Amino acid sequence: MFKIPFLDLPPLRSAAGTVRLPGSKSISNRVLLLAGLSEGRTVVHDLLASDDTAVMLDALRALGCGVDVQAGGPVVIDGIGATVKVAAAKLFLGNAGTAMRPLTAALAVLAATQGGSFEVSGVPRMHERPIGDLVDALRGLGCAIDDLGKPGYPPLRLHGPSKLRLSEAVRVRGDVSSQFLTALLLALPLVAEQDVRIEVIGELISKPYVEITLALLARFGIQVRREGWQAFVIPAGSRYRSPGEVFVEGDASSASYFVALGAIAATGTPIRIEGVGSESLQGDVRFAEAAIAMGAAVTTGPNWLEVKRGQWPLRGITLDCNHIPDAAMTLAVMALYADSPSTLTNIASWRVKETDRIVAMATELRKLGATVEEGPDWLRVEPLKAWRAASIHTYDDHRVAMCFSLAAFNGLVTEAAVPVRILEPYCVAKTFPDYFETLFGVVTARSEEVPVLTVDGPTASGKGTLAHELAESLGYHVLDSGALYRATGLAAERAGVSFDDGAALGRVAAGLKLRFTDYRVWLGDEDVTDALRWESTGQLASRVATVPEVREALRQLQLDFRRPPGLVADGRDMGTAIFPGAPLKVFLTASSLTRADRRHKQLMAKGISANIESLRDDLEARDARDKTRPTSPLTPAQDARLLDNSEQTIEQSRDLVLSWWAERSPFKPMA
Ligand SMILES: O=C(O)C1=C[C@@H](OP(=O)(O)O)[C@@H](O)[C@H](O)C1
Ligand SMILES: C=C(OP(=O)(O)O)C(=O)O
Repeated sequence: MFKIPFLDLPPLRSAAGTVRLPGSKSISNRVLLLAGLSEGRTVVHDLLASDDTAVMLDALRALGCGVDVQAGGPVVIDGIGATVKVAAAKLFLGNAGTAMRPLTAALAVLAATQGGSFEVSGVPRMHERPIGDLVDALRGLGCAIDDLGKPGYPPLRLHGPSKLRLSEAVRVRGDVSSQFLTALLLALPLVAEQDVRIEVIGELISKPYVEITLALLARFGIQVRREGWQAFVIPAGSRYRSPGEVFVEGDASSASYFVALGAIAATGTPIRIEGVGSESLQGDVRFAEAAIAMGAAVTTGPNWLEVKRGQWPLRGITLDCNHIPDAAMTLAVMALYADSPSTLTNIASWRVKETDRIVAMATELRKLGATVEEGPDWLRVEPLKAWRAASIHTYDDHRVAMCFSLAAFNGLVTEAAVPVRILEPYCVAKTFPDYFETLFGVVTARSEEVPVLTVDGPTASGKGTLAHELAESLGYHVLDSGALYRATGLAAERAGVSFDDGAALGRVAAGLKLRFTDYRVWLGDEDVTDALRWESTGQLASRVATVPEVREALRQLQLDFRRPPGLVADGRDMGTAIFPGAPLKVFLTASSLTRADRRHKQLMAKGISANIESLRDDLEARDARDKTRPTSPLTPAQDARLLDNSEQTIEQSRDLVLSWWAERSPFKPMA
């Protein structure tokens, strides 16, 4: 996940490849609650790991359920059955509607029948998201609920015992959120000694989510009888029975970004999306129909979708989006690439979600230059030709962040392609923590449009540390070019390649599977960080570095590191030879005394004794050699900015370079 204040997306040009979706949020949180309320054990495979499921897991733990989250494996839940195990708890439910609404109902009826006191709260926005219709329905049933803040909104206290009037129908409004009906459907089996009837007042919205609820209730042994969308009856004697094992399908709302991606940018090979398909439980798979109406070419299997560009530009559409409220946001960004305006209707619920999504979408689309009209429950977006580089506010709304990433393809409809800045990109953690990493795995950009920041300088100047700090701040990849020579030497020796065979060494260099992450270097699946620093590896490196085939192969490899969203390249000739067009080149130096002192401390930390004076002499001799060597002498690029960090902390150097980077950015400073 990108835990940084902003993420700049360079102009993106094409997409191809396979995406494996994270688990469905709606299914994950329902399954967790149902498993928690069942007796016995449920093994949940492919559960979504995100903020919304984390708060549900925490709540289950606090209520006395057994929760075993196995790294990379299933999540095992030991349920409490319909029995209150912990009589008082305070549950923080973040901004997860799928936790807040169902837990409110379940704890209200459990407290009523068995006693207890439970408080539910969330982030400030959750305290602005309505829950009054559900509270009214529960109070009508006889539950005791205190408003701890503004009436009609969380936080709430649910307490008991109190007498439930189960012989009367429980009446609930369905036109603000379907989650209120879902919450009652999930809670009332806990107290159904007799048939319990739920009646829906007003037109129910977001109906497919109630279908998910009914299907999962059936999996846990509850057969709800229904009269269309008007009334639902939980049969007397209903009791949760764990199916033992549940597989969570991929998230269909998360799929929408990749369906759109295919429609916009997959001109050759399709984007293959694994985890949802024609047999999905989730209504949001019908987003594919909307995408087809806009021109996408979609093929489906039971558990996958493949999407390519069909008609281009896309076709504008007018669509009632009530059945796909979440995925419909993606259509608003696709509309920028259409041949005529698009109108999304019946989306009033957008106003009470993670943010007022009608306002958010209209505001941010306009920042890109789009003409947008908005009404109480609709949005009209015109195609965009003259795009502006915009900083997109995300309002702590994962879907705003994800759907605006698609704006980075503007270069497909305009000559003057612009980058897109996504503010607070980490808000995707609500449902898709690795969204941007997944996106970068299937998109390509023109190399020259991917930003590169070079950091060159002499040995022990701290350029490796600075490069990592910069890369971390910007969410960019990092290239430690020195490590490439060392890794080539290491790999060649391990493969038993003769150091006299230039062609073979070149092949080793060309085939290196090297990655730099979190200050570690990986060769294939092996962490070679320490091995690269061995003295013996250094000697191998200096031997391969003189081989022309190796230099050529590594040149290509270094260029290949220039991938979205951007690159910080550290070395000796990054700004002069490898990336001469880089928009910012830093030449980092420090006095020989400072560098000798740093090296001394490093060696001491490793328990190796050394003498500062002789270290300094060595460094000065090496500087002289580096500057005068015939191939790639160490000199600053003409347009490099010089930075002597002798008197600076690493944070100071980092912030200074970031301020230089900001000067050349097309984005205005953050407000
Ligand atoms: O029940 C669910 O899992 C959901 C229902 C929908 O909410 P509304 O019914 O409030 O539209 C949807 O927007 C939300 O993301 C998940
Ligand atoms: C509306 C959403 O979430 P919630 O489950 O919190 O309602 C959403 O994920 O788009």
